[in-house]
Amino acid sequence: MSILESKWEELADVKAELAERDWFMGTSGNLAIKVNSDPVQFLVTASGKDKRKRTDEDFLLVDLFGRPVEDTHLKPSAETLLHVEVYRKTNAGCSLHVHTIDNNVISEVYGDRGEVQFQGQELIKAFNIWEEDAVLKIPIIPNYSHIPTLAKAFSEHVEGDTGAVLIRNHGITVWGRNGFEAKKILEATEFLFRYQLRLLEHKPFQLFKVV
Ligand SMILES: CSC[C@@H](O)[C@@H](O)C(=O)COP(=O)(O)O
Ligand SMILES: [Zn+2]
Repeated sequence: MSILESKWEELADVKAELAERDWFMGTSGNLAIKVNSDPVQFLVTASGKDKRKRTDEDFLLVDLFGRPVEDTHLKPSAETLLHVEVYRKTNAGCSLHVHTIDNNVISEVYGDRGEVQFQGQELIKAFNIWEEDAVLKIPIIPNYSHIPTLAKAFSEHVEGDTGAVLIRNHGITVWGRNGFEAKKILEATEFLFRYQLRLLEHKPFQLFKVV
């Protein structure tokens, strides 16, 4: 199996698992996986598709400008430029973007602060943070409709080979060294968001707690 084929399968498997969680409502979401490093080329989901389906036209190969590498009738994801920033600035191998109700609600509740913080939560370790008192900060950026502007705001928070950025009332983009790690981070953030929203139902004053 070629590298392209094995990366295609890796991304298709991640996509199937996220679809099982129903994280691609209304054709939302896009996924990418790096195939080559020199020059950088990555597979990205084709725009506007139902990502719950597994087809031969799910992904296309693009370059570090987000342009298709080969002739194709497929259009790269509208948010390809965000994935470009991940591969331009880090050694990450996979980046994932999903819209969930809970990541949208968290982004709105904490949006004015520009970030949401977590401390004392076991699942922070999914980000390779092991200190007991460590604080995980997830930035929240405005949902600029002009994608180059959105990509620029996103890029300011892209550092290191793992990470996550919330886009207000839109969704989350995460990245990791490979499909497994990116999915782990995506699941961990969703856990933390659900936990925080449930906690606020029981302890509304927690909203004002500054870590
Ligand atoms: C159909 S609403 C979602 C889109 O506007 C966008 O945010 C999204 O996540 C999917 O766009 P796509 O171009 O299919 O990658
Ligand atoms: Zn989106």
